[in-house]
Amino acid sequence: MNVPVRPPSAFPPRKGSGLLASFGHAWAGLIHTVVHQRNMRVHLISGVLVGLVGSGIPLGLAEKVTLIFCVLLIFFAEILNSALEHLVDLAVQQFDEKARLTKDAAAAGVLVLALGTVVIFAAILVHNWDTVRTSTEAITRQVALGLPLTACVVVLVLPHRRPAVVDVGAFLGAAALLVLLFFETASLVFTALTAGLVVIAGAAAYQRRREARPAAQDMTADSPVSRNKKTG
Ligand SMILES: Nc1ncnc2c1ncn2[C@@H]1O[C@H](COP(=O)(O)OP(=O)(O)OP(=O)(O)O)[C@@H](O)[C@H]1O
Repeated sequence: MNVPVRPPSAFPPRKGSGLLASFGHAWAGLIHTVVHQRNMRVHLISGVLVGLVGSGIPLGLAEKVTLIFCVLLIFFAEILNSALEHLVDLAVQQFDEKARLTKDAAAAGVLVLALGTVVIFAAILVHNWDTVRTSTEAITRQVALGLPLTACVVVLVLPHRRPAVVDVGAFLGAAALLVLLFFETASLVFTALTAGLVVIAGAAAYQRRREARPAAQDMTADSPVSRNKKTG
């Protein structure tokens, strides 16, 4: 009997199908961008600072929505910029004027959004200046707890090699500071935004460690001998 030979698939098999798998692929794309794009790491740290300001000063609904939307929009633009860079690199391996224009235009899109966000952020602060001036206690607390939290996030996203214990300490430190900030927050949404960004920073640190693991170690771990050892 002739068994029909299927042509080789154009793409490697997906890790799964369905909603959960799609979510996993999108999450992997987000973490990959944080690990490999310096600008994305800057946006992430800026997002944490916006989250700290928003959870310290009581803002109106429109101001909250605008700030959160701006942070998410910059993330979206940077992820799209990164996707475009990969696409251009896939198609063009040498210097090409059109490749340069494509990449520069995508980068300009992110820059325009980032500048717009800074202006909106400053306008919101100026508009709420009376509240800012009278919130000395809240601001002192946000600075005292928020700056170490931001430092922990910076440690997590830094591309330099470091012992695992530093990453674990930075993540636990950020989580503990978040819990302290949670009890006095002026906005649960901004605290949730900060918490989400800390989780992303932690996942990026973990992914960076996985990528830095020597290939030989992975191969040894997955070799038939080691698998036999594990099962036997
Ligand atoms: N194939 C190419 N041909 C011509 N110019 C290129 C090419 N690849 C990159 N460039 C130029 O180099 C710049 C940086 O491109 P690169 O791929 O290194 O992205 P990047 O450093 O990650 O950029 P970004 O600063 O936006 O994150 C581009 O904006 C473009 O001006």
